[in-house]
Amino acid sequence: MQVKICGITQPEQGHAIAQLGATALGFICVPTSPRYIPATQIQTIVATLKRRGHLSVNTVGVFANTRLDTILEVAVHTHLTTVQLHGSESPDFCQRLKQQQPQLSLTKAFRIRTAADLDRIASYDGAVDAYLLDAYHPTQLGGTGCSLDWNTLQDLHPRHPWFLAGGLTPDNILDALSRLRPDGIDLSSGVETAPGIKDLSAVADLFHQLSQLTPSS
Ligand SMILES: O=C(O)c1ccccc1NCC(=O)[C@H](O)[C@H](O)COP(=O)(O)O
Repeated sequence: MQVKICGITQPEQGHAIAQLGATALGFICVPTSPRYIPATQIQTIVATLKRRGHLSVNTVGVFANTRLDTILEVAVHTHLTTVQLHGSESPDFCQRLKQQQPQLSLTKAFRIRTAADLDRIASYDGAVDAYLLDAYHPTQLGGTGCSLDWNTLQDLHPRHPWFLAGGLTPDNILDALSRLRPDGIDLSSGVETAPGIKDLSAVADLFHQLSQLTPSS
């Protein structure tokens, strides 16, 4: 199970969360978000991770409706392994990004309001490497703490690996994983004391909960 903790803003918190077992750390590159950090800060966090020996943790830049050349510039300068597109980017946009930087892993996020929203996913097959399914909120793109209706995902079998996101916490994660079989999970506000400030004891609790999962559960 891949575990992405999103909205990291501090090098020491990135190190501590990687140490606890996160397989991916997300950095918000959306200027309107309270979790936004500039590329220079991402560079510092990524350098700290490398210095502390976290060589296999994925570093994910989260963008929304950003110009392609800006995404590439940030990704290259900060040595991101993955770009997550959280806006209304088209399959063609994803394809062009992938063509220009094939070694960059690409995740397309979808904000799910009704089951009909799932119909758009297949049109991105082949243009991205993974999907992330998040909750819909009328005014915020992500990090909302809102859950989507897990029932709508029960028959979801996308072509690419997928992450479940939206309102996940140490308290509801086992319930979610007893109903759904995502390839990964993504948490942000459910393990925070304030936007961008992670609650390390909540992150430790999350991994404690996950340790109770058995292959058949
Ligand atoms: O987290 C943000 O502030 C954010 C802002 C704009 C676009 C995306 C954003 N977050 C993307 C994520 O991947 C979050 O982890 C995801 O939305 C889940 O958040 P939460 O419901 O708080 O766990």
